[in-house]
Amino acid sequence: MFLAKLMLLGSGELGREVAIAAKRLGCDVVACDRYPNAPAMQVADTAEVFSMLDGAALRAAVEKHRPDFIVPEIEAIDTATLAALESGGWHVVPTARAAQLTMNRDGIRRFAAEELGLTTSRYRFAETEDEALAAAAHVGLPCVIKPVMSSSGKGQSTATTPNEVRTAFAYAIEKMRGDRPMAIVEEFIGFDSEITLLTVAAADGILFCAPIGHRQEGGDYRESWQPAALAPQVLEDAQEQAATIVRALGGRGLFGVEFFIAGGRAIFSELSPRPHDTGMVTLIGQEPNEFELHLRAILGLPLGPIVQRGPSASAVILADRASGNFRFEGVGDALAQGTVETPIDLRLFGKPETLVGRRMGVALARATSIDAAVDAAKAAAAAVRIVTVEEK
Ligand SMILES: Nc1ncnc2c1ncn2[C@@H]1O[C@H](COP(=O)(O)OP(=O)(O)OP(=O)(O)O)[C@@H](O)[C@H]1O
Ligand SMILES: NCC(=O)N[C@@H]1O[C@H](COP(=O)([O-])[O-])[C@@H](O)[C@H]1O
Ligand SMILES: [Mg+2]
Repeated sequence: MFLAKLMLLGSGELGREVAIAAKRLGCDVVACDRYPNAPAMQVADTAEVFSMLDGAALRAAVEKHRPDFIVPEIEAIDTATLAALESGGWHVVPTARAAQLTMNRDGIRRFAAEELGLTTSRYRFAETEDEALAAAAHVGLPCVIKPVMSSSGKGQSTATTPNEVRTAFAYAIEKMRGDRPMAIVEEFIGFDSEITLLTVAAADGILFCAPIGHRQEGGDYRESWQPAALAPQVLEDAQEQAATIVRALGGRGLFGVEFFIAGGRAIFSELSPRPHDTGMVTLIGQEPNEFELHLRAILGLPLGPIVQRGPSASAVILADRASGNFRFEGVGDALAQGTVETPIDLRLFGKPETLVGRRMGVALARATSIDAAVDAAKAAAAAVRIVTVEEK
Protein backbone atom coordinates (compact mmCIF):
# COMPACT_ATOMS: atom_id res chain seq x y z
CA MET A 1 0.00 0.00 0.00
CA PHE A 2 2.78 2.45 0.91
CA LEU A 3 5.78 3.24 -1.30
CA ALA A 4 8.08 3.02 1.74
CA LYS A 5 8.06 3.57 5.49
CA LEU A 6 10.25 6.38 6.84
CA MET A 7 11.10 6.95 10.48
CA LEU A 8 12.15 10.53 11.25
CA LEU A 9 14.52 10.92 14.21
CA GLY A 10 13.68 14.49 15.13
CA SER A 11 10.42 16.12 14.06
CA GLY A 12 11.03 19.85 13.79
CA GLU A 13 10.34 22.20 10.88
CA LEU A 14 12.78 20.44 8.55
CA GLY A 15 11.31 17.02 9.26
CA ARG A 16 7.84 18.42 8.78
CA GLU A 17 8.66 19.34 5.17
CA VAL A 18 10.28 15.93 4.60
CA ALA A 19 7.10 14.35 6.00
CA ILE A 20 4.92 16.46 3.68
CA ALA A 21 7.05 15.45 0.67
CA ALA A 22 6.89 11.80 1.79
CA LYS A 23 3.12 11.88 2.23
CA ARG A 24 2.77 13.39 -1.24
CA LEU A 25 4.61 10.39 -2.65
CA GLY A 26 2.48 7.99 -0.68
CA CYS A 27 4.95 7.01 2.03
CA ASP A 28 4.15 5.95 5.57
CA VAL A 29 5.80 8.30 8.07
CA VAL A 30 6.68 7.68 11.72
CA ALA A 31 7.75 10.92 13.41
CA CYS A 32 9.87 10.78 16.59
CA ASP A 33 10.95 13.56 18.91
CA ARG A 34 11.43 14.36 22.59
CA TYR A 35 8.08 16.12 22.97
CA PRO A 36 4.54 15.39 21.76
CA ASN A 37 2.87 17.20 18.88
CA ALA A 38 6.19 18.26 17.34
CA PRO A 39 5.88 19.87 13.86
CA ALA A 40 6.44 16.70 11.78
CA MET A 41 4.19 14.63 14.05
CA GLN A 42 1.27 16.81 12.96
CA VAL A 43 1.56 15.54 9.38
CA ALA A 44 2.89 12.00 9.99
CA ASP A 45 0.94 8.75 10.23
CA THR A 46 2.34 7.83 13.65
CA ALA A 47 4.38 9.49 16.37
CA GLU A 48 6.75 8.23 19.07
CA VAL A 49 7.96 10.44 21.92
CA PHE A 50 11.42 9.69 23.36
CA SER A 51 14.85 11.30 23.57
CA MET A 52 16.90 10.54 20.46
CA LEU A 53 19.89 10.12 22.79
CA ASP A 54 18.15 7.18 24.50
CA GLY A 55 19.55 4.22 22.57
CA ALA A 56 17.22 1.61 24.07
CA ALA A 57 14.12 3.67 23.24
CA LEU A 58 15.45 4.30 19.73
CA ARG A 59 16.02 0.60 19.08
CA ALA A 60 12.60 -0.26 20.52
CA ALA A 61 10.90 2.25 18.19
CA VAL A 62 12.75 0.87 15.15
CA GLU A 63 11.88 -2.73 16.03
CA LYS A 64 8.26 -1.78 16.66
CA HIS A 65 7.71 0.10 13.39
CA ARG A 66 10.24 -1.69 11.14
CA PRO A 67 10.90 1.33 8.85
CA ASP A 68 12.50 0.93 5.42
CA PHE A 69 14.54 4.07 6.11
CA ILE A 70 15.70 5.60 9.39
CA VAL A 71 16.05 9.33 8.65
CA PRO A 72 17.99 11.45 11.18
CA GLU A 73 16.53 14.97 11.37
CA ILE A 74 18.59 16.40 14.23
CA GLU A 75 22.25 16.01 15.15
CA ALA A 76 21.98 14.79 18.73
CA ILE A 77 21.14 11.11 18.30
CA ASP A 78 22.59 8.02 19.97
CA THR A 79 24.77 7.29 16.96
CA ALA A 80 26.25 4.13 18.52
CA THR A 81 22.74 2.67 18.37
CA LEU A 82 22.37 3.90 14.78
CA ALA A 83 25.60 2.08 13.88
CA ALA A 84 24.41 -1.09 15.64
CA LEU A 85 21.05 -0.88 13.86
CA GLU A 86 22.80 -0.46 10.51
CA SER A 87 24.98 -3.51 11.21
CA GLY A 88 21.77 -5.38 11.97
CA GLY A 89 20.46 -4.63 8.47
CA TRP A 90 18.42 -1.47 9.06
CA HIS A 91 18.94 1.37 6.57
CA VAL A 92 20.20 4.61 8.14
CA VAL A 93 20.14 7.75 5.93
CA PRO A 94 22.58 8.52 4.49
CA THR A 95 24.78 6.21 6.62
CA ALA A 96 25.29 5.70 10.35
CA ARG A 97 28.88 6.85 9.88
CA ALA A 98 27.75 10.19 8.41
CA ALA A 99 25.46 10.73 11.40
CA GLN A 100 28.26 9.73 13.76
CA LEU A 101 30.90 11.99 12.21
CA THR A 102 28.67 15.05 11.94
CA MET A 103 27.17 14.85 15.41
CA ASN A 104 30.48 15.99 16.84
CA ARG A 105 32.43 18.85 15.37
CA ASP A 106 35.73 17.06 16.04
CA GLY A 107 34.53 14.08 13.98
CA ILE A 108 33.59 15.98 10.84
CA ARG A 109 36.38 18.57 11.08
CA ARG A 110 39.14 15.97 11.44
CA PHE A 111 37.64 13.90 8.65
CA ALA A 112 37.38 16.91 6.31
CA ALA A 113 40.74 18.50 7.05
CA GLU A 114 42.99 15.63 8.08
CA GLU A 115 41.66 12.72 6.00
CA LEU A 116 40.28 14.46 2.91
CA GLY A 117 42.47 17.58 2.76
CA LEU A 118 39.61 20.08 2.46
CA THR A 119 40.41 23.75 3.11
CA THR A 120 39.32 24.72 6.66
CA SER A 121 40.10 27.38 9.26
CA ARG A 122 42.90 26.57 11.75
CA TYR A 123 41.47 24.71 14.72
CA ARG A 124 42.25 22.77 17.88
CA PHE A 125 40.13 20.96 20.42
CA ALA A 126 40.14 21.71 24.16
CA GLU A 127 38.83 19.87 27.19
CA THR A 128 40.20 22.20 29.86
CA GLU A 129 40.65 25.95 30.24
CA ASP A 130 44.43 25.56 29.85
CA GLU A 131 43.97 23.61 26.64
CA ALA A 132 41.59 26.31 25.38
CA LEU A 133 44.20 29.00 26.07
CA ALA A 134 46.89 26.97 24.31
CA ALA A 135 44.54 26.32 21.39
CA ALA A 136 43.76 30.04 21.10
CA ALA A 137 47.47 30.83 21.09
CA HIS A 138 47.87 28.30 18.26
CA VAL A 139 44.99 29.46 16.05
CA GLY A 140 45.38 33.16 16.93
CA LEU A 141 42.97 35.78 18.25
CA PRO A 142 40.18 36.49 17.66
CA CYS A 143 38.94 32.91 17.72
CA VAL A 144 35.55 31.22 17.74
CA ILE A 145 34.81 28.69 20.50
CA LYS A 146 31.96 26.17 20.22
CA PRO A 147 31.00 23.00 22.06
CA VAL A 148 31.84 19.99 19.87
CA MET A 149 28.25 18.89 20.25
CA SER A 150 25.74 21.67 19.56
CA SER A 151 23.86 23.26 16.70
CA SER A 152 22.15 26.53 15.78
CA GLY A 153 24.97 28.46 17.43
CA LYS A 154 24.26 27.17 20.93
CA GLY A 155 27.24 27.70 23.26
CA GLN A 156 29.20 29.56 20.56
CA SER A 157 31.12 32.80 21.09
CA THR A 158 34.07 34.77 19.79
CA ALA A 159 37.03 35.64 22.02
CA THR A 160 39.46 38.48 21.40
CA THR A 161 41.58 38.24 24.58
CA PRO A 162 42.85 35.34 26.75
CA ASN A 163 40.35 36.36 29.42
CA GLU A 164 37.53 36.10 26.89
CA VAL A 165 38.88 32.68 25.89
CA ARG A 166 38.30 31.54 29.49
CA THR A 167 34.74 32.90 29.51
CA ALA A 168 33.97 31.51 26.03
CA PHE A 169 35.28 28.06 26.96
CA ALA A 170 33.20 27.98 30.16
CA TYR A 171 30.14 29.12 28.17
CA ALA A 172 30.68 26.38 25.54
CA ILE A 173 30.91 23.68 28.22
CA GLU A 174 27.85 25.06 30.02
CA LYS A 175 25.72 25.02 26.85
CA MET A 176 27.00 21.77 25.30
CA ARG A 177 24.69 18.89 24.52
CA GLY A 178 25.51 15.31 25.34
CA ASP A 179 28.27 14.10 27.64
CA ARG A 180 31.56 15.19 26.06
CA PRO A 181 32.92 18.39 27.64
CA MET A 182 35.02 19.42 24.67
CA ALA A 183 35.14 22.59 22.57
CA ILE A 184 36.57 23.46 19.18
CA VAL A 185 38.73 26.58 19.16
CA GLU A 186 38.75 27.94 15.62
CA GLU A 187 40.52 30.72 13.80
CA PHE A 188 38.03 33.56 13.20
CA ILE A 189 37.46 33.88 9.45
CA GLY A 190 36.69 37.44 8.32
CA PHE A 191 34.69 36.09 5.40
CA ASP A 192 33.24 38.04 2.48
CA SER A 193 30.14 35.84 2.53
CA GLU A 194 29.03 32.40 3.59
CA ILE A 195 27.08 29.80 1.68
CA THR A 196 25.34 26.48 1.99
CA LEU A 197 25.89 24.28 -1.03
CA LEU A 198 23.06 21.74 -1.10
CA THR A 199 24.62 18.60 -2.55
CA VAL A 200 22.57 15.53 -3.40
CA ALA A 201 23.94 12.00 -3.60
CA ALA A 202 21.32 10.20 -5.66
CA ALA A 203 20.84 7.27 -8.00
CA ASP A 204 21.76 9.58 -10.89
CA GLY A 205 25.01 10.74 -9.27
CA ILE A 206 26.05 13.83 -7.31
CA LEU A 207 24.07 16.96 -8.13
CA PHE A 208 24.30 20.50 -6.77
CA CYS A 209 21.66 23.12 -6.09
CA ALA A 210 22.43 26.77 -6.77
CA PRO A 211 24.43 28.11 -3.80
CA ILE A 212 22.50 29.65 -0.92
CA GLY A 213 23.84 32.76 0.81
CA HIS A 214 22.93 33.46 4.41
CA ARG A 215 23.37 35.87 7.28
CA GLN A 216 23.82 34.57 10.79
CA GLU A 217 23.40 36.29 14.12
CA GLY A 218 24.56 34.62 17.33
CA GLY A 219 25.36 31.50 15.27
CA ASP A 220 21.78 31.11 14.03
CA TYR A 221 20.54 32.06 10.59
CA ARG A 222 18.32 35.10 10.03
CA GLU A 223 17.97 35.33 6.26
CA SER A 224 18.99 33.08 3.39
CA TRP A 225 18.88 33.69 -0.35
CA GLN A 226 19.37 31.78 -3.58
CA PRO A 227 21.21 31.98 -5.93
CA ALA A 228 24.18 33.48 -4.06
CA ALA A 229 26.56 35.40 -6.33
CA LEU A 230 29.90 33.56 -6.53
CA ALA A 231 32.82 33.75 -8.93
CA PRO A 232 32.69 30.65 -11.18
CA GLN A 233 36.05 29.31 -9.96
CA VAL A 234 35.03 29.71 -6.30
CA LEU A 235 31.80 27.81 -6.96
CA GLU A 236 33.75 25.10 -8.75
CA ASP A 237 36.16 24.83 -5.81
CA ALA A 238 33.24 24.53 -3.36
CA GLN A 239 31.53 21.92 -5.55
CA GLU A 240 34.71 19.84 -5.75
CA GLN A 241 35.14 19.92 -1.97
CA ALA A 242 31.46 19.12 -1.39
CA ALA A 243 31.57 16.19 -3.82
CA THR A 244 34.72 14.86 -2.15
CA ILE A 245 33.22 14.82 1.34
CA VAL A 246 29.75 13.63 0.29
CA ARG A 247 31.31 10.74 -1.67
CA ALA A 248 33.55 9.85 1.25
CA LEU A 249 30.62 9.79 3.68
CA GLY A 250 28.66 7.52 1.35
CA GLY A 251 24.97 6.72 1.17
CA ARG A 252 22.14 8.60 -0.51
CA GLY A 253 20.44 11.80 0.50
CA LEU A 254 20.81 15.58 0.49
CA PHE A 255 23.64 17.28 2.37
CA GLY A 256 23.99 20.95 3.38
CA VAL A 257 27.68 21.75 2.94
CA GLU A 258 28.69 25.04 4.59
CA PHE A 259 31.53 27.22 3.31
CA PHE A 260 32.98 30.59 4.18
CA ILE A 261 34.02 32.55 1.10
CA ALA A 262 37.12 34.64 1.79
CA GLY A 263 39.69 36.11 -0.55
CA GLY A 264 38.44 34.07 -3.50
CA ARG A 265 38.65 30.77 -1.56
CA ALA A 266 35.94 28.41 -0.37
CA ILE A 267 36.74 27.41 3.23
CA PHE A 268 34.82 24.32 4.39
CA SER A 269 33.09 24.87 7.74
CA GLU A 270 30.75 21.98 8.46
CA LEU A 271 28.06 19.82 6.91
CA SER A 272 24.60 18.43 7.65
CA PRO A 273 23.83 14.98 6.18
CA ARG A 274 20.20 16.11 5.86
CA PRO A 275 18.23 19.19 4.73
CA HIS A 276 19.65 22.46 6.04
CA ASP A 277 17.71 25.26 7.72
CA THR A 278 19.05 27.89 5.30
CA GLY A 279 17.70 25.65 2.52
CA MET A 280 14.14 26.55 3.49
CA VAL A 281 14.52 29.21 0.78
CA THR A 282 14.07 26.37 -1.73
CA LEU A 283 10.44 26.13 -0.59
CA ILE A 284 9.79 29.13 -2.82
CA GLY A 285 12.76 29.22 -5.17
CA GLN A 286 13.53 25.74 -6.38
CA GLU A 287 11.87 22.64 -7.81
CA PRO A 288 12.19 20.06 -6.41
CA ASN A 289 12.82 21.77 -3.05
CA GLU A 290 15.54 20.43 -0.72
CA PHE A 291 13.10 18.21 1.18
CA GLU A 292 11.75 16.61 -1.98
CA LEU A 293 15.32 16.08 -3.20
CA HIS A 294 16.26 14.39 0.08
CA LEU A 295 13.26 12.09 -0.20
CA ARG A 296 13.83 11.20 -3.85
CA ALA A 297 17.50 10.47 -3.17
CA ILE A 298 16.59 8.27 -0.19
CA LEU A 299 14.05 6.32 -2.22
CA GLY A 300 16.50 5.85 -5.10
CA LEU A 301 14.30 7.88 -7.45
CA PRO A 302 15.72 10.10 -10.19
CA LEU A 303 16.01 13.74 -9.19
CA GLY A 304 15.16 15.09 -12.62
CA PRO A 305 16.42 18.55 -13.47
CA ILE A 306 16.78 20.88 -10.47
CA VAL A 307 15.20 24.17 -11.51
CA GLN A 308 16.00 27.43 -9.72
CA ARG A 309 13.16 29.87 -10.30
CA GLY A 310 14.99 33.18 -9.75
CA PRO A 311 16.02 35.43 -6.87
CA SER A 312 14.45 34.04 -3.69
CA ALA A 313 14.84 34.55 0.05
CA SER A 314 13.74 33.30 3.45
CA ALA A 315 13.61 35.26 6.73
CA VAL A 316 13.02 33.66 10.10
CA ILE A 317 10.20 34.42 12.53
CA LEU A 318 11.57 34.17 16.07
CA ALA A 319 9.66 34.20 19.35
CA ASP A 320 10.49 37.02 21.76
CA ARG A 321 9.04 35.32 24.84
CA ALA A 322 8.43 31.93 26.42
CA SER A 323 4.83 30.78 26.29
CA GLY A 324 2.73 27.65 26.03
CA ASN A 325 -0.34 29.67 25.19
CA PHE A 326 0.17 32.00 22.26
CA ARG A 327 -1.13 32.87 18.83
CA PHE A 328 0.18 34.48 15.65
CA GLU A 329 -1.00 37.91 14.56
CA GLY A 330 -0.31 39.70 11.28
CA VAL A 331 -0.38 36.62 9.03
CA GLY A 332 -2.82 38.39 6.72
CA ASP A 333 -0.68 41.53 6.67
CA ALA A 334 2.36 39.46 5.71
CA LEU A 335 0.60 37.63 2.90
CA ALA A 336 -1.01 40.87 1.66
CA GLN A 337 2.51 42.11 0.82
CA GLY A 338 2.72 39.59 -2.03
CA THR A 339 2.46 40.85 -5.63
CA VAL A 340 2.71 39.26 -9.06
CA GLU A 341 6.38 40.32 -9.21
CA THR A 342 7.08 39.39 -5.60
CA PRO A 343 5.14 36.38 -4.38
CA ILE A 344 5.22 35.85 -0.61
CA ASP A 345 4.57 32.69 1.39
CA LEU A 346 4.82 31.63 5.03
CA ARG A 347 5.54 28.47 6.95
CA LEU A 348 4.37 28.50 10.57
CA PHE A 349 5.83 25.38 12.11
CA GLY A 350 3.18 24.57 14.71
CA LYS A 351 5.64 24.22 17.62
CA PRO A 352 3.48 23.92 20.73
CA GLU A 353 5.66 26.23 22.87
CA THR A 354 7.65 29.38 22.29
CA LEU A 355 10.98 30.21 23.91
CA VAL A 356 12.97 33.42 23.60
CA GLY A 357 14.71 33.22 20.22
CA ARG A 358 13.00 29.96 19.17
CA ARG A 359 12.31 29.78 15.44
CA MET A 360 8.55 29.50 15.02
CA GLY A 361 8.18 30.15 11.31
CA VAL A 362 9.74 31.49 8.16
CA ALA A 363 8.69 34.01 5.53
CA LEU A 364 9.51 33.27 1.89
CA ALA A 365 9.73 35.63 -1.09
CA ARG A 366 10.68 35.58 -4.74
CA ALA A 367 11.52 38.84 -6.55
CA THR A 368 13.41 40.37 -9.43
CA SER A 369 16.66 40.72 -7.48
CA ILE A 370 18.23 39.11 -4.41
CA ASP A 371 18.09 42.42 -2.50
CA ALA A 372 14.37 42.78 -3.25
CA ALA A 373 13.70 39.16 -2.27
CA VAL A 374 15.53 39.53 1.05
CA ASP A 375 13.76 42.82 1.81
CA ALA A 376 10.37 41.30 0.97
CA ALA A 377 10.98 38.19 3.11
CA LYS A 378 12.16 40.35 6.04
CA ALA A 379 9.14 42.65 5.76
CA ALA A 380 6.76 39.67 5.69
CA ALA A 381 8.51 38.05 8.68
CA ALA A 382 8.35 41.35 10.60
CA ALA A 383 4.59 41.57 10.00
CA VAL A 384 4.03 38.30 11.90
CA ARG A 385 3.89 38.71 15.66
CA ILE A 386 3.60 36.13 18.41
CA VAL A 387 1.30 37.28 21.18
CA THR A 388 0.54 35.58 24.46
CA VAL A 389 -3.08 34.61 24.97
CA GLU A 390 -4.17 36.06 28.31
CA GLU A 391 -5.70 33.56 30.76
CA LYS A 392 -9.33 34.50 31.45
N1 LIG B 1 35.58 30.25 12.43
C1 LIG B 1 34.59 31.11 12.21
N2 LIG B 1 34.86 32.36 11.74
C2 LIG B 1 33.87 33.26 11.51
N3 LIG B 1 32.57 33.00 11.72
C3 LIG B 1 32.25 31.78 12.19
C4 LIG B 1 33.22 30.78 12.45
N4 LIG B 1 32.59 29.67 12.89
C5 LIG B 1 31.28 29.96 12.91
N5 LIG B 1 31.05 31.22 12.48
C6 LIG B 1 29.73 31.88 12.33
O1 LIG B 1 28.78 31.22 13.17
C7 LIG B 1 27.82 30.50 12.37
C8 LIG B 1 27.43 29.19 13.04
O2 LIG B 1 28.56 28.34 13.12
P1 LIG B 1 28.42 26.78 12.84
O3 LIG B 1 27.74 26.56 11.54
O4 LIG B 1 29.73 26.16 13.03
O5 LIG B 1 27.46 26.45 14.07
P2 LIG B 1 26.20 25.53 14.24
O6 LIG B 1 25.87 25.67 15.67
O7 LIG B 1 26.54 24.19 13.72
O8 LIG B 1 25.07 26.13 13.37
P3 LIG B 1 23.96 25.35 12.49
O9 LIG B 1 23.61 24.10 13.24
O10 LIG B 1 22.84 26.34 12.44
O11 LIG B 1 24.59 25.13 11.17
C9 LIG B 1 28.46 30.34 11.01
O12 LIG B 1 27.49 30.16 10.00
C10 LIG B 1 29.23 31.67 10.91
O13 LIG B 1 28.37 32.74 10.59
N1 LIG C 1 20.21 24.10 12.48
C1 LIG C 1 19.50 22.91 12.81
C2 LIG C 1 17.99 23.10 12.58
O1 LIG C 1 17.55 24.07 12.02
N2 LIG C 1 17.19 22.11 13.02
C3 LIG C 1 15.75 22.17 12.96
O2 LIG C 1 15.25 22.75 14.14
C4 LIG C 1 14.49 21.78 14.87
C5 LIG C 1 14.60 21.97 16.37
O3 LIG C 1 13.94 23.16 16.69
P1 LIG C 1 13.73 23.60 18.24
O4 LIG C 1 15.10 23.74 18.82
O5 LIG C 1 12.98 24.90 18.13
O6 LIG C 1 12.92 22.50 18.89
C6 LIG C 1 14.98 20.44 14.39
O7 LIG C 1 14.07 19.40 14.64
C7 LIG C 1 15.20 20.74 12.92
O8 LIG C 1 13.98 20.72 12.19
MG1 LIG D 1 26.37 25.72 10.64
